[in-house]
Amino acid sequence: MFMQLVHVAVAVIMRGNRVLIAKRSDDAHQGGLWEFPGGKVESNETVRHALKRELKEELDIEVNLSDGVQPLISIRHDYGDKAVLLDVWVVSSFEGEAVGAEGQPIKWVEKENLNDFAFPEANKPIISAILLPNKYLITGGYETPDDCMHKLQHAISCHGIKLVQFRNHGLYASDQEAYIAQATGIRDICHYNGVRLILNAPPAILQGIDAAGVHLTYAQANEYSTRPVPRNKWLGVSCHNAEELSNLARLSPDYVLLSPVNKTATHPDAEPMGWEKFKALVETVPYPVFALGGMMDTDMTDAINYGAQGIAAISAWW
Ligand SMILES: Nc1nc2c([nH]c(=O)n2[C@H]2C[C@H](O)[C@@H](COP(=O)(O)OP(=O)(O)OP(=O)(O)O)O2)c(=O)[nH]1
Ligand SMILES: [Mg+2]
Repeated sequence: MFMQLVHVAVAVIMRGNRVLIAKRSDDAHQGGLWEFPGGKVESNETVRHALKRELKEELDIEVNLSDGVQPLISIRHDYGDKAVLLDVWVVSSFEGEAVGAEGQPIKWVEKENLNDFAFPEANKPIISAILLPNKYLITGGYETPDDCMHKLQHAISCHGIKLVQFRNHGLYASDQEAYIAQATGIRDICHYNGVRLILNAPPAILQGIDAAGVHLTYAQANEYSTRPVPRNKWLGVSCHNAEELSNLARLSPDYVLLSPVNKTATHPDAEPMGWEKFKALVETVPYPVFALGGMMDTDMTDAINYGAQGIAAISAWW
C-alpha cells in the first residue's frame, strides 16, 4: 500500500555541550518517547520556516534563521503505521528561554548521555550525528612510528581534530604485533587529547586495544551478515555507490565514508561524483555520511549543505 511520507522539521537545539529534548505525549504517534522538538512541515512553508514556527509553538523560542540554523542529517523511516522524513537541523541561536509550551516535559541533557533516553527508532542516527564531529582525519604516510605520532599531534593541535582513523593496512598485514604497539601509542595520544580513535582493521582488534571503534572497507564489511561490533563501539564503512550504501543496511553502521567526491591524489583514476550526486546518494541512507576525496577545510560549507556530516581527509590535515 502506498503510504505518504510525512515531512518533519526536527531541531537539535544546542547550548554548549547540552541538547534540548522533550517528551512526546502518550497519545501521540511514538507517544511517551523522548524527541527532538519539531513537527510537520505544512504545504505553504519551507522546512526552515516550519522549524521556526514549531519551536515557537512548542518551546516559545524565536529561532534566528539567518545564522543560527544548519542542516545535520535527514532520515527516512517507515514505522509501518506511518512513514516519516525527519529533516534534522542544529539550532544554535535563538531568543527566549525554552519551556514546554504545550505542557510537555523538557530536559537539557549532555550529548554523551542521550543514549540513556528512549527515543523513537528513527532517532538512532540523529544521536550518532550529534556525537560525531564534522572533521574526520585519516592518517597518511609516515617514516617512523615517532614521525606518525608527531604528525598526529600536530593535526590534533593545529586543526582541532576530534576523530581519527588510524590506517595502515600494510603494517597490519605484515606485523600485527607492531601494528598493535603503534595503535596503542596512538590511542594514548588520542585519549589524552579527548580524541576518538577508530582503527582501520578487523573488528577483533578491539579485543586487544580499547579504541572507540573500527572502520572497514566495503569488501571487508560485506563479509558479515550482521553488525560485527557491539553497539557501544563505532562501526564505519567506506562506500562508493548506491548499491554499496543500500547493502550495508543489515550491518547498521554508525557512519559511512562516501568517495570520491572530488579528484584525489591517492586515487587519481577514480571518477569523482561531485556534490549533486553525493547529495542524491546521502538522501537514500539513514546514517551520517562523511564526504571523502580531495576534501579541504574550504569544502566544509558545501559538504554540510549537500547533506554530509562533514569531511574526511588525509592531506588536508596530515
Ligand atoms: N518532532 C519529532 N518527531 C519525531 C522524532 N522522531 C520521530 O520519529 N518523529 C516522528 C513522530 C511523528 O510521527 C512525526 C512528528 O510529528 P509531530 O507529532 O511532532 O508533529 P506536530 O508537532 O506537527 O504535531 P501535531 O500538530 O500533529 O500534533 O515524526 C523527533 O525526534 N522529533
Ligand atoms: Mg511536534
